[in-house]
Amino acid sequence: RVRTTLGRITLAAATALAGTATVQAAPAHAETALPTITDDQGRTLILHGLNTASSAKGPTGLPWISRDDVVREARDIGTNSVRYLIQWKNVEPRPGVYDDAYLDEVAKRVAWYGEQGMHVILDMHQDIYGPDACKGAGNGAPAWATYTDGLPCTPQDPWVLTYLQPAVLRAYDNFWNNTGKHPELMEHYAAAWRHVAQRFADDRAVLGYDLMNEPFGGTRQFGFFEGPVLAPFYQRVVNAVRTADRDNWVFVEPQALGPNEGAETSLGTVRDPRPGGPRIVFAPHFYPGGVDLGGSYDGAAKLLVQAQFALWKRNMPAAARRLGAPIWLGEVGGMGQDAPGAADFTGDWLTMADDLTMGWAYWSNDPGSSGVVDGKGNPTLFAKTLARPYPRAVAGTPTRISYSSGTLTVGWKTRPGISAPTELWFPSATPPKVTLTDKPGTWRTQWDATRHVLSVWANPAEPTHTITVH
Ligand SMILES: CN(C)c1ccc(C(=O)NC[C@H]2N[C@H](CO)[C@@H](O)[C@@H]2O)cc1
Repeated sequence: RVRTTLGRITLAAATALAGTATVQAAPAHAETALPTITDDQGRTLILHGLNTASSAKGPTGLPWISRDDVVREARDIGTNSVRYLIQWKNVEPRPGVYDDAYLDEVAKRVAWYGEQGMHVILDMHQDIYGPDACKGAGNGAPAWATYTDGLPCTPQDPWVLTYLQPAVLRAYDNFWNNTGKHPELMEHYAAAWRHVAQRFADDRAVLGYDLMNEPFGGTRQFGFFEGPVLAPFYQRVVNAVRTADRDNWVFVEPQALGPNEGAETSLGTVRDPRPGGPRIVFAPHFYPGGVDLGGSYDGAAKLLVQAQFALWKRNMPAAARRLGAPIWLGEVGGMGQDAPGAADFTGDWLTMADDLTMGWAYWSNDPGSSGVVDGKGNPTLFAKTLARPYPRAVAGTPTRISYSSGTLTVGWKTRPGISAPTELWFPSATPPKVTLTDKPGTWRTQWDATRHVLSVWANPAEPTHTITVH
């Protein structure tokens, strides 16, 4: 385990140095807040959700869940969003032929989240390119788009090392047209996203599209991939999506190798052609020190992971600022509930997200030791730790989110023109006690005991607000 962890970190550190990453002085604390993801009432959304689900990587491209599971999740964990995995192999089973029956099944499950008022981010998921790159080890791409050129491949343990198998490297090199032999594959991918966007553009439950999970550049990495290949690819996909859907948000990820552990990304700017301002979100993942590969958060491993916390907190907001985009943590977690330090690690990344006023999607919503229910349907450690009070929607620009010893503190700057309230979620049905810095008599609250939501209408004449709730 330590070997894996060290291997991962060494690999990440080595690649970080090999890429454009240079260790710069931590930037001065930024004066201006990052842009935020907003709802159709102009409020900032703080998205708390689950990745649903790894089980969608299989032949059906659909996750294990039922409608009741979504009702239970909304009630017990208070999530207001979901990173919902879909598969290119199911969207486009043959070149240019789309499976609308699959998208109907996706839409049915999207509706389960919409009934709970939850926001759905559709994630075109892939790992190790696709099932046909290395004997079923991967997921994502359809067989017809998988060109390994007959190179060998043996699935590896830990699974992440399979990325380095010759057949997998070649499949990616052909997709990115690094070989110059398959310019059509990225075009197909963009057209598939246009088709998905056409289907969900008017679905009120869908907030946006996560264009590719954990991109991998094949034999091109970091500065040779993210700037010259990945950003232009994202631009092509954004342009295609915008011909079908002008308003949903588009989520773009840096490459996984390196940034997942906090290394700098050189992802270039992606422009949004929509009128009315960009709706592009920078969506990195955080997997320090092999915690999702059986690693622990104690002893020497904890020191390594804490070093990667510091790197991530510096490098990812800086990248979002450079891109002029909001930031959202698309994957974090993956640690078994019995791993040493699992509760501390969960508390620390939740605090990091709050400190950055950033939303997140936990990996993952699959029954098991790193899920929110175990294999027997019992709530795990994560069901409890993730279900903590938070602001779901803020009627302005958040300046502070912190939760400690049962007290939630939220600060925000008034954003003119918002009449909808700031909404705070609590795990308990008991109405919380509230103090607000606004002048008494100029603000009001309402408690929804069914949804466990406190709505706060602050005084729009006051420029800033801080609420304390417990
Ligand atoms: C070498 N490369 C390209 C690489 C390394 C490590 C991961 C990874 O652990 N990812 C973390 C989690 N993300 C996926 C789903 O997106 C999960 O299966 C992983 O646990 C990915 C790629």
